[in-house]
Amino acid sequence: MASSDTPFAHVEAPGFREALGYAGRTLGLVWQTAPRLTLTIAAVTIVVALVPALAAYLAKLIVDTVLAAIASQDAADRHAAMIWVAAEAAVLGGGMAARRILVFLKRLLHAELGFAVSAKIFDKTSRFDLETIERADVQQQILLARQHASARPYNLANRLIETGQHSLTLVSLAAVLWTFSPLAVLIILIGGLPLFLAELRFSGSAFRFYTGRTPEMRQRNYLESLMTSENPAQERLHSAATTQVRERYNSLFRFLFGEDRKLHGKRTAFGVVLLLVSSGFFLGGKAWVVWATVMGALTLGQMTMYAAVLKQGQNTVTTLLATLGGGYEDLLYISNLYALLGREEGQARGGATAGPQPGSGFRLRDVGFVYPGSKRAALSGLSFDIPVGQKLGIVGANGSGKSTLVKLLTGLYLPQTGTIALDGLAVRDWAPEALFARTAAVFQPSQRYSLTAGENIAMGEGLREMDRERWQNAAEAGLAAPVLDDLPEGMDTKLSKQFVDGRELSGGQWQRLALARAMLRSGADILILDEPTAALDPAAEAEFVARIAERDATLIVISHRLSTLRLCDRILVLEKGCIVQDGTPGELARAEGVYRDLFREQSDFYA
Ligand SMILES: Nc1ncnc2c1ncn2[C@@H]1O[C@H](COP(=O)(O)OP(=O)(O)OP(=O)(O)O)[C@@H](O)[C@H]1O
Repeated sequence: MASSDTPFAHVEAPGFREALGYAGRTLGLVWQTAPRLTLTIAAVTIVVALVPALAAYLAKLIVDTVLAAIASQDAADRHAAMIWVAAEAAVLGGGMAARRILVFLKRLLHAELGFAVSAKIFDKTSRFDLETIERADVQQQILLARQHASARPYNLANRLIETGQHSLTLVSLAAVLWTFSPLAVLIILIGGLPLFLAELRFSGSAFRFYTGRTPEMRQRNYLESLMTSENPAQERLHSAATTQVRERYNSLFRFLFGEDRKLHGKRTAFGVVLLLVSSGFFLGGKAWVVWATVMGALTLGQMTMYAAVLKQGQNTVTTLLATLGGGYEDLLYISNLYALLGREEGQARGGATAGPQPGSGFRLRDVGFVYPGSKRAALSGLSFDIPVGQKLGIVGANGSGKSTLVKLLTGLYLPQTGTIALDGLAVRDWAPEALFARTAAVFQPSQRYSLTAGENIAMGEGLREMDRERWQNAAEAGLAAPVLDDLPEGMDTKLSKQFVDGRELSGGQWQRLALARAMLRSGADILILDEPTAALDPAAEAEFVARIAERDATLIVISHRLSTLRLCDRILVLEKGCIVQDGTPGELARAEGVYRDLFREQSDFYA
């Protein structure tokens, strides 16, 4: 399986300054998120850091006083030895307690930081415009940032805290070892370097592996959900399809697993060899200390202390350098997070809440639109007006650009060429909220929220508004009242099988809720409906059409069913992104063209 070209191919290892910048920003984020917790962690860390050197020194005092007590047979020396034992027990016990408390505090910090980073990601993605968030590279960047949202910034912060802790331990141990020989300090420092270099080398390739394979991982995750979710129930009946999906999943899994194993195998082999090298340094140091004691240069107490300090020192240097090396990998992920947070949110929008010619409706001039990455224009050269109060129907074959056109009218996309103006002001100059307040829309496919039935309607305006009477009115207008009546807890019934006590609805019932959601926006004077009746039964369709016809709003409705469009006073026919017919339903039914063919096909069908 070939590795795909990914948007992360360009994620370069940050330079030293950049890395420091990210580390600083992450620490700043930690401080902002939980200042008191951070201070407490810092204080407990200092306590934990000083324990090893203190314990080694107390071990020396114990051995020295025990030897003195044996030599003097003095009760005071015997007591002194026991006091040092008690002191050592207190230090070790206190150290252990502090370490446990530190784990708990860090767990709290992890949760708080995860929440803060997720909030930043949600804030950012909610500001992306539709064109930006639909891009595959943006989706992948978001996925990666979300997957590592809580872990990486916390890991880095934790590594920085641990780096401080290990550095303090190392300085205190080095101060003790210095009294033996400065060369011994050098031995433990050099002994840890090989492992550090290995860590640095592999963290870069681990990042490239995990980010480089993201499309494959996404596909694997998708196939997993395909095999376990209830949605593709019909396809499940065909065992061949299930088997083939399974086979594809298996081969993806084996590929990803194989790559993962290769990477970690190499990492482990390098680690083992370099660990042996670093142990060699430590053993050399220990042999030197033992030799000095045998030669009478050190007391037994000093030998015990220096041996313990050497061991602790080697461990600390190894851990410290591994911590720093692993931090580099975290930084790579964090650079992706900050790249996402710094990404442009979309094209600039204005802040106007009204146009200079109120009541003039939509005016489109030479509008063209090409989807990012597409070679073909979805729309081109569209010029027409939609006067206020007009009931406009749009028809055309699949892929002719109908949905794209209504997304442009609502400002979800902005045209690349030409202009769309509402009330004499370009759509891009309107404040998005003001445009939203003017328009109520049902898009295709309509959204199915795994919330309660009432909340499915309320989502038309957001969940904050809890006006159940308005929800009920909207349900009546959108033909969803019978759906609510049939549910065991009415509006409060949870929808979707994701809930143990949730109910599933039929396609038509979901569509009625989507219509009710649009009807909730009674203040909107432009109603945009993309295939509003596709899933409705004929009686419901007729009732909906009659109700919509009564509404005093500009109506733009897309439908393949001409029966739905009978309320329209004007029809636009699109073909390959261009307008090929424009007229009243009567005119178009008489003129030769796409509309008349459609009209005949549909009336022949019912004849
Ligand atoms: N999000 C998208 N990204 C890229 N291309 C898209 C996207 N949505 C639609 N297209 C392409 O734009 C063209 C117009 O699609 P559009 O959805 O507007 O057609 P439509 O007339 O509404 O079709 P249908 O009747 O099937 O709903 C099609 O060629 C389609 O492949």
